[in-house]
Amino acid sequence: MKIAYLGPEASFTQLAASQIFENETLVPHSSILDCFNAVKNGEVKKAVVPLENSIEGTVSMTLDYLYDFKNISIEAEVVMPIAHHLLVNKENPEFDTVISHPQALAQCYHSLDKNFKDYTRKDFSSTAAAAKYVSENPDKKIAAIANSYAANLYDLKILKKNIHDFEQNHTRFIVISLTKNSLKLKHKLIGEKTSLIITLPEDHAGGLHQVLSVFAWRKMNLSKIESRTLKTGLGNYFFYINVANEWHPILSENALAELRSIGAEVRFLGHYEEYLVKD
Ligand SMILES: O=C(O)C(=O)Cc1ccccc1
Repeated sequence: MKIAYLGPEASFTQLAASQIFENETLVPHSSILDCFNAVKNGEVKKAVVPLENSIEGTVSMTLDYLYDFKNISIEAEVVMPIAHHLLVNKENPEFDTVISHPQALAQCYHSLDKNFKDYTRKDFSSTAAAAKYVSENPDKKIAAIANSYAANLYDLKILKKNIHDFEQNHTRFIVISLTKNSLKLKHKLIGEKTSLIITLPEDHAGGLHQVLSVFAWRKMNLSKIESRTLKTGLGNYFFYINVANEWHPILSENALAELRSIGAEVRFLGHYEEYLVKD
C-alpha cells in the first residue's frame, strides 16, 4: 500500500509515518497540498501530514485542506516529540541565512535570536528539504533547522543542538484517507476523539453559544476549537472542533441532528485514536 508524506526523506513527517506504517511504501511529496491531492486522486491510499505543534499551534494549511477536500477523513493521530538542531554544510560552516519549514523557524525563533546575530530567515517546504538544500549548496552561506536523521542522511554538521524555544515540543500528525476507517496501531494509546467541521448558520447574536450548548448539555467534552477564515470575506469562519473520548452512537448522532436543525453545516471528519510515538 502506498502512503504519501510531506518529504523529502528525514522530514519529521517521515519519522512519524515510518512508525505508523512499518511495512508499507512511503512516498515523499513536496507539499501538504500534494499529499491531499495524492489521496484524492487515488495515487496513494493514505497520507500523513502535520496538524498541530505545541509551540507554534495549528498548521493552518492542513486545517484549510481538511475543509476544502470534502471526501477526506481522519483515520488516526500520532503525537511525536520534536527536537530541532541547527545544521551547516561540513565544507562551509558560515551562514547568514537560516532556512526551514515555517513551523520549525517559528519554534526556534527566540533561541536563534539569542545565539546568533545578523542572519535572515527563509521558508522552505520542509525541514528535510532545507537540510538537503544546504548539503547540495556548499558555496552558499546557509544553515538549516532540521532533525538529527536529516543531519546524518545529508551529511551535515550539527552546529547547535536543541534550538527549539521550549523544551516540551510535540507535533500531532494525522493519517488521512478517503475511507471512514479508524486505524489501530501498536503504539501507546493516549486517547480517542472525534473531529468535526462546523459552519454556523447566518450571523446572529449567540450563534456560536447555541452550537456549543448542543455539546455542553450532553456533557460532550470539547478538546479543541479553532476558527479559520472561509476566505469569502472578513469575519466569515468555519470551526474545527474536537470532541474528546468515545463517540456515543445515539447521544452524539442526536447532537449532530440538533446542530443541523439549527442551520449549522456539520462535517464528520472521523472518530479515531491518538497514539504517542518516539522521536
Ligand atoms: O518540515 C518537516 O520536517 C515536517 O514534517 C513539518 C514539521 C515541521 C516542524 C515540526 C514538525 C513538523
